[in-house]
Amino acid sequence: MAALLACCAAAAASSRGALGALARGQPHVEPRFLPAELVRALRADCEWLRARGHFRPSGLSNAAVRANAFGDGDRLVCTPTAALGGDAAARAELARRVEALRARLEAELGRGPLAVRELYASAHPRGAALPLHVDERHEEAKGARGWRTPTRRSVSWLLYLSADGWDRPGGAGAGGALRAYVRPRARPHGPGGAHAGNLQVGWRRADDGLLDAVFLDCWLRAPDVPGGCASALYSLDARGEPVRLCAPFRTAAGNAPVDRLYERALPPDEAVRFCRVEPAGGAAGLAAALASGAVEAIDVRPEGGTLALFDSVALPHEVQPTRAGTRWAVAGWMHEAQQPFPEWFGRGA
Ligand SMILES: O=C(O)CCC(=O)C(=O)O
Ligand SMILES: [Fe+2]
Repeated sequence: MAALLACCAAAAASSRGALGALARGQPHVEPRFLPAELVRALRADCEWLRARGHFRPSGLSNAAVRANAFGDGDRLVCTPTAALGGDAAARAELARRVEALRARLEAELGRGPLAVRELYASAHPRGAALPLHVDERHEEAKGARGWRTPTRRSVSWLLYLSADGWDRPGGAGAGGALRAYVRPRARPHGPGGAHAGNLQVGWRRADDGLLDAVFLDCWLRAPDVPGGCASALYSLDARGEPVRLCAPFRTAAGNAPVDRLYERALPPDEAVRFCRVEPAGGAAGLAAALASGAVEAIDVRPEGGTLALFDSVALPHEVQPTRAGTRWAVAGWMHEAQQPFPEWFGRGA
């Protein structure tokens, strides 16, 4: 019981910390979130499932990011269900702890209701890696399918299940860091990856040099525009009031914001202040952003028991190749409701 109380106290502190980190587009990391015995039991359960062929090669499960490329060295994933057999007690204990995390995040972040969805286990054999991606995107950036789902990813969570001594000589393995690309000049205490249901698509450099989140509102009533609605980019002022950054514009045919759509919509003095959530220009663009200090890489070591949390919309990340051993993790997403269509939509002008 003492151990349980200590764990709960640590977790409560973690979600206060998570609030600050997530709101700045940064990961929150808590070592020893899971007790060692549970890490061992869950890892053994994963090994048992893998030995029975239940882990399959896979990329990311979110179709919104299917454009990412996955190679032969891809990780293996498995959704552990009761039907597969295995350690029901360890999974039930995990489920209790994830549910407690969900409830605390909901309370501390003021988001929600949040729901635990898409729980999966992953095995990264030597050489497996995951390329740069974000876990969730604005509905409008997903094409026609974007608005069809009732919920979206809100908070990404990972619990690492590696055996002892990861990254240490003679330890269970090495490499496989979760590398998060953060904006060190993001203004503290921002609202995170969504405001009033509108998802973040970028950042705006303010006069004081700090970055404010930029959101895309696709539901501006515009009776004179085909379809009856238009979009605009906005950020928030010091009082949290929306400040529109451009004139209303139409998103492209098929609803997919195409190359430079946001940049074109912004007047020139705003376009130069704007950058997208994912650094532009591929590997070279990312290298330049890192060199200039605009972007910073934070590595999370996948040590057994460590919890990593981040805003699913705001944080580009990747997984470095595993250099030795097998990197084990269990992960998933806290979902929140996708913003509803406005009541006037589809009723004519
Ligand atoms: O395994 C990890 O550390 C990250 C996995 C990930 O980014 C994902 O599943 O979207
Ligand atoms: Fe991810």
